[in-house]
Amino acid sequence: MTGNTAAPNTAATNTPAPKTAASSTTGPKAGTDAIYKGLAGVVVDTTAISKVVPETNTLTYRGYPVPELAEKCSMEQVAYLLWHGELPNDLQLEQFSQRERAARRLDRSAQSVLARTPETCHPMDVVRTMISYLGTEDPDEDLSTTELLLAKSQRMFAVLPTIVAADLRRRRGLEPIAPHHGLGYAENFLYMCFGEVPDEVIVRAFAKSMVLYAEHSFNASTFAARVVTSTGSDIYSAVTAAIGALKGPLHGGANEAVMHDMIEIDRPERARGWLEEKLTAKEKVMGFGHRVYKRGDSRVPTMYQALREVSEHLGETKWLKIYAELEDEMASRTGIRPNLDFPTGPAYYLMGFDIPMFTPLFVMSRVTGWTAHIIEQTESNALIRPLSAYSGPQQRSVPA
Ligand SMILES: CC(=O)SCCNC(=O)CCNC(=O)[C@H](O)C(C)(C)COP(=O)(O)OP(=O)(O)OC[C@H]1O[C@@H](n2cnc3c(N)ncnc32)[C@H](O)[C@@H]1OP(=O)(O)O
Ligand SMILES: O=C([O-])CC(=O)C(=O)O
Repeated sequence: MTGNTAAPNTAATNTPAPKTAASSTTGPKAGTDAIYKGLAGVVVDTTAISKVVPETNTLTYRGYPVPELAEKCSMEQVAYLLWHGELPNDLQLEQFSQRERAARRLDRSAQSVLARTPETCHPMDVVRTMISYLGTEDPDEDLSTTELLLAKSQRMFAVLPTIVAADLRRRRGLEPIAPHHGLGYAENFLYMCFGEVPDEVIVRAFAKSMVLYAEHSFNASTFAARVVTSTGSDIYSAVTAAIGALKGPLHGGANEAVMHDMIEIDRPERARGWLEEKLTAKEKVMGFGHRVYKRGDSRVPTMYQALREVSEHLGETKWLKIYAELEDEMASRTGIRPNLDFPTGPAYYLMGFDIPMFTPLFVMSRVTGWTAHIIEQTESNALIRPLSAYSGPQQRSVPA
């Protein structure tokens, strides 16, 4: 199935009643005048990569339940699964890991581009710029066989941690640390950030967050990547667009906003009053709500458990208490549940990351899902180009 049908797809479950175009004379042709603002409830295409079932609170990658993957698999295994459709056997994992480790280094020209990005800009602007720059270095930029797309995907996956860690360190006035080829993906990244591999509890919690963030069907950033891919553009352009979409606070940027809010609240006993003020002012509470899940995000229990383990390990339970107060009060006042960004915000903070680095951590993981979708879109492409209902002035003449 492709997304180029004239009328909205009616295969969607829970499809909301469409709005209709304001004027039948200026609006679109009969049969095309339904408006699904924000594409809410619209099924645009099929995907074999992941399945979100809000009714049962289930999320699977290629058929595997994500909480199980987060418990039992490394990020390398999950990346392989998303790209190849199957978990790797021992030999495949060994070969995949070797290629990942070999591609971690940032070459000198890329290092100098990174160094020239202003430290005053948001770190998401740095990763966006760096992915765009990597495209300029790739002689096969415009070639899109599945084999080449997989190689480019793996390159971005391998090098993004090096970029994010170098950016984190320079903002702290520290020299970058070169990748450690003896360490796996999660350990190596934490080592490049902090100069040592932290305790096992921290490594496990971080690795789980990477698995949980990796993929989530047609979310806004993945859809942005698919739109760019659908025009026949290159993978770096598509990932650059996806990074731009993820930056927004209604999407990936929420994990940073959550931590800013928790710091503002500061004490658990202030949380309920703070929330009341937000709701009275009709402001969105960051880290709550979801376009698809209406009864809670399937990934939250796993990430909450990781947050809990990190909090108890470090003996710092203040954020956990603020979390509980907000979750409880929000549920009783609105029925709206936390999304994945709610537990990851304080978890990343406790792990020692600076708040503006939180969404780049999301990029490091989601690049696997984005590129799996870019490959899927390329293999079964249809230009993504919806219709609009015109609502401007009637046709008129330019004054003489
Ligand atoms: C990894 C991720 O990207 S997960 C999402 C991260 N984003 C956030 O946490 C930002 C905060 N949340 C939100 O803004 C929203 O819940 C979204 C954008 C994620 C989903 O929104 P939508 O599906 O478009 O639902 P919409 O925003 O229309 O909300 C429906 C109703 O619930 C309310 N609502 C939804 N989320 C929230 C929230 N976080 N705080 C307060 N009210 C909320 C809306 O105000 C709206 O109420 P109304 O019908 O009285 O106007
Ligand atoms: O699915 C969405 O709309 C947002 C989300 O949770 C994600 O991208 O992980």
